[in-house]
Amino acid sequence: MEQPVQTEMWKARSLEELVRILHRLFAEDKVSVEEVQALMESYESNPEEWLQYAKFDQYRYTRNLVDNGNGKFNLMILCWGEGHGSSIHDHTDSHCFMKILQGNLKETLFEWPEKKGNGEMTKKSERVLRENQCAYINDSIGLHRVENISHTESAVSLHLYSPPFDSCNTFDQRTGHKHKVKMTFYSQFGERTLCATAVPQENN
Ligand SMILES: N[C@@H](CS(=O)O)C(=O)O
Ligand SMILES: [Fe+2]
Repeated sequence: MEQPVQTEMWKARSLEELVRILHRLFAEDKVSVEEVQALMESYESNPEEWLQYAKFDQYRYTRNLVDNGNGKFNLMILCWGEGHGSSIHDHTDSHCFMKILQGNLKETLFEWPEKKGNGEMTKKSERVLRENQCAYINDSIGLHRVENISHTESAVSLHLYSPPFDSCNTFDQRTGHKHKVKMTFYSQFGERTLCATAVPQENN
């Protein structure tokens, strides 16, 4: 008979404490997806703690780096204005945790297109994620699109990616064609990222 696995239950009482516990968990050889998800869910969003990272743009969602997890993970805050959404994208073979800090986000899951990608992509499911909920996705689960469908409220989410990555593929819903994009930070540790070059900044 297998022994029941005893998973420790953590409760993060602040964003600072959440970051501290995440560092501890990711310092181990093995990290449990369920444990990280439960830990992130246990944090009750307190805007006072994350407002310094929440920088919005008028035209598209922003990615704001909070912590680089000692090279093991990236923790970031994404700010979604009314009607802002991502394209359909993958997660570059990383684990992706997404917790809602404010508002609601709609997540639509898609199947990977056939090799050539030549037709409408298949929608698998959709759901609305609500405040304090934490979702999880990786490439074996599929692709997703995330949207703030509200016309009156902005949304803020906390994302953890492990290992960290800075590019992913986006997909055209009608053809399944993919396109590699580089991802950038709008701010890092609360400071607006200055972009020295005239290279246009892309989100996925
Ligand atoms: N994975 C996306 C956000 S989301 O749509 O899950 C990003 O990191 O920009
Ligand atoms: Fe994503």
